[in-house]
Amino acid sequence: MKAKVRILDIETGRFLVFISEEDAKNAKLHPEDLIKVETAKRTIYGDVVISNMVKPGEIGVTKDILRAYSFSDGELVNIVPGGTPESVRYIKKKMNGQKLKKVEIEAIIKDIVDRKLRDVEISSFVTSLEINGLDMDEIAWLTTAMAETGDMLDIDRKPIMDVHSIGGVPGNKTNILVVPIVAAAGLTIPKTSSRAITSAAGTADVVEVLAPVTHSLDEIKRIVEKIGACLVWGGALNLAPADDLTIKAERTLSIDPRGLMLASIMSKKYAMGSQYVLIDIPTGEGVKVEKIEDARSLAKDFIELGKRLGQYVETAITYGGQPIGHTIGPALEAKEALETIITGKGPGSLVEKATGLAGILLEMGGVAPAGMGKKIAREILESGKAYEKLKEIIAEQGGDPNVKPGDIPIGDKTYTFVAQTSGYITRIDNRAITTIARAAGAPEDKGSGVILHVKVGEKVKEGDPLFTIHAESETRLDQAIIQARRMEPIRIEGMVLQRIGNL
Ligand SMILES: O=P(O)(O)OC[C@H]1O[C@H](OP(=O)(O)O)[C@H](O)[C@@H]1O
Ligand SMILES: Nc1ccnc(=O)[nH]1
Repeated sequence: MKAKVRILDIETGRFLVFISEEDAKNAKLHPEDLIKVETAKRTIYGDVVISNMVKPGEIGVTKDILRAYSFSDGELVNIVPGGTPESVRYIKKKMNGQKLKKVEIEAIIKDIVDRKLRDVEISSFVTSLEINGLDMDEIAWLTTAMAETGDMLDIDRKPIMDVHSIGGVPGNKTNILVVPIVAAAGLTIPKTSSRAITSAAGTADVVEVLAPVTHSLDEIKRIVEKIGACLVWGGALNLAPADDLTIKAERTLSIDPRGLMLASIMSKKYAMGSQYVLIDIPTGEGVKVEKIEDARSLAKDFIELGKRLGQYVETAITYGGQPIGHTIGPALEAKEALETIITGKGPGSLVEKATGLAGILLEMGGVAPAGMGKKIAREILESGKAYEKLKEIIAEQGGDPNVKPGDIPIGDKTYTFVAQTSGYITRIDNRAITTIARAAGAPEDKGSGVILHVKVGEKVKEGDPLFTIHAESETRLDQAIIQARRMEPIRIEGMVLQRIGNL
């Protein structure tokens, strides 16, 4: 059926095609059906929305579609029902616990990228991976399929280093320090990050407080070849484009299936042309990989996957038993990271982890002797060279290189929880802290989150402040307080843990 395109000032994060009731009836199209829109130059798929916002003979396309395909208003197109993609059958194979073939995985990823699979089918695919998993063959096929359906970057500065955390630990602002330290040592490190998946702030969300993170591949190539580094959002690029769509499903479900996580991370590293990759695997109570033996197994899989992709991978299993540093939430974390890189001093967990990871990368890149990397990394941090490099990154990405921690706006609606008893801090519940920070509005409300006034092992007296919730609205603050009261994220215990007698 022929139709004229009408551009709609609507943005939904999905590819929606609006069609009138009359045309829908004639074309036997129903809400949420897949529709194919064909022109001489391109074919796009979208989800049907039936609405008399458009007249018979017209289709309405949203701004999401326009960003990917430059339709012009009034352009004549041909529309046909999109039917059900073959890849839905492959998703059901995985739901049934069967191993997928390479071509079947490639079909699923291509249909995700072509928007032939809708949110419900993508969520089903992600859920099936959470339940039934992937073996190493499937993970490798998934990784290359995700990378090869997008663009690849060729940076003319070798060797190319990279670092990536599997995430899961609140306050993990570490790589905002690692990248400038490594680049200040003269190595090349084009860092891409995702936005929050299970946390209250992904690295891209935090960096965005300091500088734009949405850049084209050409722009990234220019920046990295000029200053040796970047800190950008992977989802803004056409790098492994299926990744951001599956991450959307993961974020909604707050899950990160093991096989998909391996492919999500390594597909982006592969697309960036990274040759030496360090993977941070936080382990401990309340993170994605709670047991050390599972962390070691995941480490081996990252190394094996790297070998299959021609990349040299090392892994660092890091402490994830409580949040990193004292802040959780984009602006609060940006503030803490900036304070630490300016002064060269900061929370032990943040400085130790950042210099430890950076030290490994310096040794991997051949600019530090074995065993000396962490010491050299700390010298780079304390000397101010890391800060100078971060300022270059911020400036090249379009931010204000002279931004100071005090310039960063944080939520002014606050509530502080205090100790109800004296004793020692024996536990800070990672998942509870993340839930509270997200209830307060993070990561979407950049100024929202949590400031921890205590860490595990510290002694407190009754009435001492434990943590402060920041929010940008009273409503969000109230929701966060309710969650905090329900979850009690911080446990205080005396040395007498339990008295047992007269059993
Ligand atoms: O903690 P959650 O949200 O599950 O994982 C997502 C975070 O983990 C990775 O961190 P980095 O970019 O290596 O610093 C991602 O890029 C993202 O920032
Ligand atoms: N699943 C993922 C976890 C962390 N980082 C990513 O890019 N993807």
